[in-house]
Amino acid sequence: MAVPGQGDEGRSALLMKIVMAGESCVGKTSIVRRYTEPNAAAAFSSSSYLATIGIDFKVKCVTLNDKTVKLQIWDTAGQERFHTLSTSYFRGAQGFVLVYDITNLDSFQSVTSWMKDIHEKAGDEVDIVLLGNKCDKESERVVPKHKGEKLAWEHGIPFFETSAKDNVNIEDAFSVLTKEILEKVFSEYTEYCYEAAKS
Ligand SMILES: Nc1nc2c(ncn2[C@@H]2O[C@H](COP(=O)(O)OP(=O)(O)OP(=O)(O)O)[C@@H](O)[C@H]2O)c(=O)[nH]1
Repeated sequence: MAVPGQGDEGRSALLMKIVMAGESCVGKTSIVRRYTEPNAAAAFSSSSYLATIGIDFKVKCVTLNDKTVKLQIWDTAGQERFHTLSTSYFRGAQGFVLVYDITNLDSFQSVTSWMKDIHEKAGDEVDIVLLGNKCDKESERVVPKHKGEKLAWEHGIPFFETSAKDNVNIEDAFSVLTKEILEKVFSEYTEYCYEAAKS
């Protein structure tokens, strides 16, 4: 990640690498599109599902605490045959959006395994937010909200139930994640300056 810039923030915007993780069909691509594309509402379709092949990324610039932050959001493929490729993009990421589908028990049960992959590839200090997506499909729910909350609590990470379809909590989830990353960057930077001043 770029060191927090002084002066011209336009040129020295912080770059954050965020990776989407989770089983196939949980809604990773839909969440990224909802967050990064202004016309995602028009583009959203529950009927047509196109699996991500390999990897894709989108860029979004946001302002956090008066700093310009450039988010590079990597959308991985959840299908098993792409697992090695997808997890190879975990390295060097500052944050992860780990998604399951509240109507799919397997996707929830695989969260712990995804968490393990993330920590193995990106380290223990990385920031993660857990999302239970498709909360608009209440009648098909098989994962109670309290189970998602408990799992997130056990791992010490924030949790949201989201709907890419109805635009529920998508903005908030990215906002919480990027603020946590930013706080970490600045505390490390302050520590670095302190150590440099001492020597
Ligand atoms: N009802 C509802 N459907 C959703 C929601 N999010 C995604 N979907 C649908 O779920 C299907 C899979 O969505 P994707 O975003 O392609 O899932 P993915 O996790 O990127 O899948 P892979 O590329 O295979 O890893 C599509 O038909 C979407 O329209 C949601 O919040 N609510």
